[in-house]
Amino acid sequence: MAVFTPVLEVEAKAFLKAWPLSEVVEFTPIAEGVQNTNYRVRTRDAAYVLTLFEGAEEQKGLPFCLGLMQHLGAKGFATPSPVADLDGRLSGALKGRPAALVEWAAGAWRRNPTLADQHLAGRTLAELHLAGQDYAARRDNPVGPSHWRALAERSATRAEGSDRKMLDEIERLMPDLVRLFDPSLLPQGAIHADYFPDNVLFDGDRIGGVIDFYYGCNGALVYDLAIALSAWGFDAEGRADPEAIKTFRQGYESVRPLTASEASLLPQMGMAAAVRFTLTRLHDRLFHDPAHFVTPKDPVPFWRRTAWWNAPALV
Ligand SMILES: Nc1ncnc2c1ncn2[C@@H]1O[C@H](COP(=O)(O)OP(=O)(O)O)[C@@H](O)[C@H]1O
Ligand SMILES: N[C@@H](CCOP(=O)(O)O)C(=O)O
Repeated sequence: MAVFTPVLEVEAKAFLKAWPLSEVVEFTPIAEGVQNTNYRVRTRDAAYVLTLFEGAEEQKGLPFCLGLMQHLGAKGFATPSPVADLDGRLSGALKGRPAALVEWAAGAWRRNPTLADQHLAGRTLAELHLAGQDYAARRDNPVGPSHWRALAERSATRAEGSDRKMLDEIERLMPDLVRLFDPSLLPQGAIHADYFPDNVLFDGDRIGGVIDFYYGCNGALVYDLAIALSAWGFDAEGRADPEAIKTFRQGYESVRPLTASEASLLPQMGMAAAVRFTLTRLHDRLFHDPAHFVTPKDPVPFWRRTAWWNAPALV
């Protein structure tokens, strides 16, 4: 479960005194998630998520990510807003970690999205990209191509058998993929960079809120689309669902049509997305710490996506 830093209710209540809240009546750990410590906080009037940020990169990126949620929320985009404390700050320190309070978004993620869900999720990603265009803050991708080599090299110190073969293949693909990230090549902007189904909450037939912006950064918009298609358009084994991919993309393009260069580089960006998540999942599995009670995600189904993205005629 995703509680890396246990917080007692009494500690949370003391911390939250700096926020303009009514009385806290419930404080419960949240089991989902793999990166940060999350608690659900209910007061007499509202519900929130209290997140303690565990990683150094995330801590550094916090002003960008919380600011982006605030920016998008102010433009009417469905994302829960971070709540400022009585001094107007969006984060404080709790148990030695930066911590933030974010509104609770209604809804639940779709484990088996219908085609209508795919279309809406695609549209919503395009809306995010448009609403983020005038967001002024900057953050380099914390798991962008410049980090891939270090992840691969560290993983290689433990990888054996099929893991090693996967790493060798990734090494072979990397030079061409890295070139796609030249910012002069493709339209850029604020991207979510982890737009997976578990980060898009549906409230009935509408989006209750897009959450977990903590990989948010600047990057190619079509890379974000490729990540999303890789997450939404494949089954648990990594087999493509062409209808889902087509429908998600149509939803996206109904709001923001791709430029010609984005459309032609989408399959390569799909390869890049597959490499990025294969690498982090492989690394996290090889360096898994059982004390954290988090089940590492399987890199293999993500790696299988490269076979689909290698066949551009199908997209
Ligand atoms: N603002 C929110 N509203 C409702 N649920 C949330 C919110 N933020 C997080 N959650 C819940 O907490 C879970 C873990 O959050 P997430 O940000 O994905 O954690 P991690 O960054 O550790 O992966 C989510 O899957 C969701 O169920
Ligand atoms: N979506 C990533 C891992 C990040 O997990 P999240 O719980 O923060 O969305 C993956 O599937 O590898």
